[in-house]
Amino acid sequence: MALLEIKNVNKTFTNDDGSTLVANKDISITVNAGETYAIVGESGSGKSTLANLIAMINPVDSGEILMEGTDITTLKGEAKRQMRRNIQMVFQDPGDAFSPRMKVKDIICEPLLNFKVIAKSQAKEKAIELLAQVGLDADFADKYPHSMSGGQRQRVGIARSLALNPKLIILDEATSALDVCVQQQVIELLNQIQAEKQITLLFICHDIGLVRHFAHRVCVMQNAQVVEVLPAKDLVSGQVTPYTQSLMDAVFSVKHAPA
Ligand SMILES: Nc1ncnc2c1ncn2[C@@H]1O[C@H](COP(=O)(O)OP(=O)(O)OP(=O)(O)O)[C@@H](O)[C@H]1O
Repeated sequence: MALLEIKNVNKTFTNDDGSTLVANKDISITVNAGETYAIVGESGSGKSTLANLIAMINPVDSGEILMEGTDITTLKGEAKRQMRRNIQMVFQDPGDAFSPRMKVKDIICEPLLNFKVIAKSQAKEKAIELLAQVGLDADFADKYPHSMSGGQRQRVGIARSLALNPKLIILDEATSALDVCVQQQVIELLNQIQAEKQITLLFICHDIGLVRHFAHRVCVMQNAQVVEVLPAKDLVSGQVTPYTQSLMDAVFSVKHAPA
């Protein structure tokens, strides 16, 4: 069943000099409930622009974004605020996204407090419960983000995104800043969370080699447009479009580069 239907979405930016740049051109994709859906493509292909439209951070120029049938592009006021509960985002470097003066328990519980789901007095207990879901022990609740590793901070970002029990989590290059081992651990965690909670994951990533191992389907973008959508298992050398093949070859050439 479709959770998210994106229909003919367009987004153009106007630069300071008045010139325009088409970042998303006539994008139409469908993401199923409970699916891990990856969006890949070279830098500048429009992935983050699309993520920000879905997360209601930026408005579309035209087109529809249906979340369980509701067009979120037309929502306003309280209806828009309530829809935000269902769509959470995890960014590349949570160190930048978190306030350095907030303790982990406050960072994780901020969405719950904003929506008045819990009282301030319940924050620590709830934070500890969410920390456990991402494999961090209770001691982390009173730490500050700067005293944690990148992988630990990203787990805190994921815990925060889980707090409101969203239907969709958008991860924009969420593992790109992590080293390969930590990246693998975070992806295993995401797989586990998804299996347990049936959350839909939209995984924005430039690394096609990474997503082919854990996404169900992959949407390939180039120059603001969708080139193809295919099951990750069909990312087989020689059986994809030339552009997708070039993304796959770029991964392989780096892996086999001489020391
Ligand atoms: N606020 C903005 N104003 C003007 N141009 C923008 C803005 N945001 C993005 N762009 C441009 O839109 C195009 C698509 O950018 P976007 O960030 O969506 O690409 P991306 O595929 O996510 O790239 P990357 O993998 O490098 O993050 C780029 O040419 C970018 O410079």
